[in-house]
Amino acid sequence: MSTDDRSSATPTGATDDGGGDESLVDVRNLQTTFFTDKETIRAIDGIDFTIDPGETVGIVGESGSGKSVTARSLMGLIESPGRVLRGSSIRYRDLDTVRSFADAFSGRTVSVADLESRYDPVRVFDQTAATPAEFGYADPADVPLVDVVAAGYGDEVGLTSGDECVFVLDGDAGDPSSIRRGFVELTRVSGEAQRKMRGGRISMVFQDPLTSLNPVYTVGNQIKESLSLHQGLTGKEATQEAADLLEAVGIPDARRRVNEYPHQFSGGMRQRAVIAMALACEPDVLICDEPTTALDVTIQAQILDLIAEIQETRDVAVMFITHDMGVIADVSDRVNVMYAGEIVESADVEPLFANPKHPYTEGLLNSIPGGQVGGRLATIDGSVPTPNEEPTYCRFAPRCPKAFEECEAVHPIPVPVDETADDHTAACLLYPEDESTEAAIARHRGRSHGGERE
Ligand SMILES: Nc1ncnc2c1ncn2[C@@H]1O[C@H](COP(=O)(O)OP(=O)(O)OP(=O)(O)O)[C@@H](O)[C@H]1O
Ligand code: NI
Repeated sequence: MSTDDRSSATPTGATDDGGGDESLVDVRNLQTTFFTDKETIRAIDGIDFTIDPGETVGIVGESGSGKSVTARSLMGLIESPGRVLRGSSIRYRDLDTVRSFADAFSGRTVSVADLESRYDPVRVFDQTAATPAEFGYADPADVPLVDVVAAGYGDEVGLTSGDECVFVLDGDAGDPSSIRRGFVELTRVSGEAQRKMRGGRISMVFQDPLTSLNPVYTVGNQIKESLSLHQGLTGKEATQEAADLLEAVGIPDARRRVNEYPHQFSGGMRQRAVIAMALACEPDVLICDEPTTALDVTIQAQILDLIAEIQETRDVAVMFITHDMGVIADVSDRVNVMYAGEIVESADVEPLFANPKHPYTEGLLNSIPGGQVGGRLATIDGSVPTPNEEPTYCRFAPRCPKAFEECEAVHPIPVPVDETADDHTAACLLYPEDESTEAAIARHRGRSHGGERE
């Protein structure tokens, strides 16, 4: 424990948090790797995205593109031989959560301003595998200290101890009510802090409801367990709330059905019950990983409606994962298109569908059968390669109708599709499209997503 790092000194102004201040979740350079006997699979290879409060962020891509591993990384569910690598950061910015964590885990809370006097960027970048480029800077001295410590490199040079998971940017770490800016770093939560985040602030609905339901307990008892754990409700109060939740997710005759077992529910009703369980934690973020794939088409549409309704009435942010472009169009505010462990295009839903930029996105759109919701994605020729080596090229190039020579030699990074489009990025050498091909290629060549090396 790093109780020594807990200081009551007043910070001298907040360290720059690198923008995107209003996002609830801020994923930066996330790298999740599976070290199998056979190969090293870079399942998530340096992705960035954000989730704003109350919005629905879609993640779409073919099988094997890394959607579920992204969700599991956010939930802290990656198990050996997998690991979220150093250099990754997943920031959870809800201020109430930050304050309550600073209170509950004072020994794991650190004020970034207090580290400043001991921070020597040259030493960090000489003594660790970190590179300024992975943080988006050329000069080590420009990299914000908070980025370095949140990504875990502070531990390697003795700046932090490895226990800190709450970073205070503005306010007094020792006085939670004074905190005005900060975040919980999800790649560093463990133990009790992890249990409060996972299934608490962030909750997940899986493809198969039976993975979340225990066959030997009634549906009501499982919801009540969650209510007791996360809201401290017990007895009659909990029974009442469990029935109310089942009713809220559209289960008819909820007061009777709360006493039934999962096998007495139909597939669609089970998924509704799982959603009720997830809501029992009163989450700020609901992650849905293909929640309707196992259901028939009419039921699918009902569950999608339910998720949309929940999002509106309970002000929950949703991260929605599917391989189905039709569903993505229906549910998302913002869309991230994944391919072989990378986000290859990111935009608000309208521009993405009206004006797709990455050839992979175009391919996905062309293969929607009649644009109908629920239609399975017809495949683009070939399949997603296993990302088992460091990319020095475009992973989509072998399947890309627009590929040219340099695509085999330069790894594209997400860049604005044109000068005016900050919110629309594509990882493709064709962009920014208002630059000459040479200038665009130089931009991609010059930067890389670094991070921990095996
Ligand atoms: N436990 C594991 N061990 C080794 N490799 C894994 C493991 N889990 C996932 N992977 C690999 O990570 C990559 C991404 O898998 P992921 O399950 O995230 O894909 P997905 O986009 O969710 O696909 P689908 O649409 O089929 O669910 C794949 O190459 C997969 O083989
Ligand atoms: Ni998946």
